[in-house]
Amino acid sequence: MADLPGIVVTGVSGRMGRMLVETLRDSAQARLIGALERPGHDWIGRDPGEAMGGAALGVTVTDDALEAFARAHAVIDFTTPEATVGYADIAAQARLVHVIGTTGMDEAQLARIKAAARHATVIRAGNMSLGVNLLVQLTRRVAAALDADFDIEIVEAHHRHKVDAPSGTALMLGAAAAEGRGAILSEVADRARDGMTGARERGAIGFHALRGGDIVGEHDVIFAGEGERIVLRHVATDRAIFARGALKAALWGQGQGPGAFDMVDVLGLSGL
Ligand SMILES: NC(=O)C1=CN([C@@H]2O[C@H](COP(=O)(O)OP(=O)(O)OC[C@H]3O[C@@H](n4cnc5c(N)ncnc54)[C@H](OP(=O)(O)O)[C@@H]3O)[C@@H](O)[C@H]2O)C=CC1
Ligand SMILES: O=C(O)C1=N[C@H](C(=O)O)C[C@H](O)C1
Repeated sequence: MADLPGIVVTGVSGRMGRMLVETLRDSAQARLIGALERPGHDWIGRDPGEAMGGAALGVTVTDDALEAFARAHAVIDFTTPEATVGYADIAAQARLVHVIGTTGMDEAQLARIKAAARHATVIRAGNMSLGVNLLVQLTRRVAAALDADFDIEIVEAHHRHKVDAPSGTALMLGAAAAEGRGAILSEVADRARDGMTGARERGAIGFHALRGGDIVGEHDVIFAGEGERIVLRHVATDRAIFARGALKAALWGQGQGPGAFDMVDVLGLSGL
């Protein structure tokens, strides 16, 4: 057990943090050796297992990332953009594997992550599930096979607590669709329609975000043509798919060396 790779989970009290604690508790391939929360959080000083209402796991929640990372093989991070860029700097100092699931990062924050990947093994994806990463590959291929007579619209739905839109997954799907068409997403994305918008622009890729209840995550890529429509869909019903993917990435990253990777690398999907 002590030989298994030691993982630190950030944002441990969050929806994904808790899911990761459960996944690691049941894993025969890795062990939870540290848990982080923001300074002042009421879980600090507590065992995350007990804080979740279960058995103690022998770990104490802390806000000291330097100390926790120094003991770890990998950090799995589903928090906020601000927290993630701070962790990326520390993971780079510690030459760690940093698995990043956090979404909603701006260009400056992405540049900080890219810089950290000169020293850390950064594996970042807006969605860690096998199904979505496969859907991304399919989206690129379908977009490449069709011309702009087919309008591409991406519709996503998430729980009422989600703070960023479009979702990281929707942006991955949009980037793949644009790439399939030989376009650049930032030049063709249409992210907010309201009022007298005028007719749809040929070649645009539209984004639509629904928020409500406890929806885990649903994504449709719609190719709408004259007289026919193709819909590629992924429906997540359990956050465990993201936690399992993140753990797979943390294990895959061991021994890889520094660099910026994604789940296509981890899952070996690049040939599709
Ligand atoms: N890539 C993927 O496959 C997936 C990505 N996500 C993304 O992961 C992120 C988190 O999602 P989710 O778990 O639902 O969100 P939650 O809000 O439930 O969890 C985020 C956690 O991070 C904590 N946090 C905030 N700031 C810090 C900090 N400075 N240091 C440590 N912890 C901090 C929060 O604490 P507090 O609440 O007290 O502020 C909270 O516990 C989002 O960006 C989401 O889009 C989610 C699912 C899958
Ligand atoms: O916030 C979430 O919950 C999710 N976020 C990711 C995203 O932004 O796409 C992945 C998943 O859809 C759940």
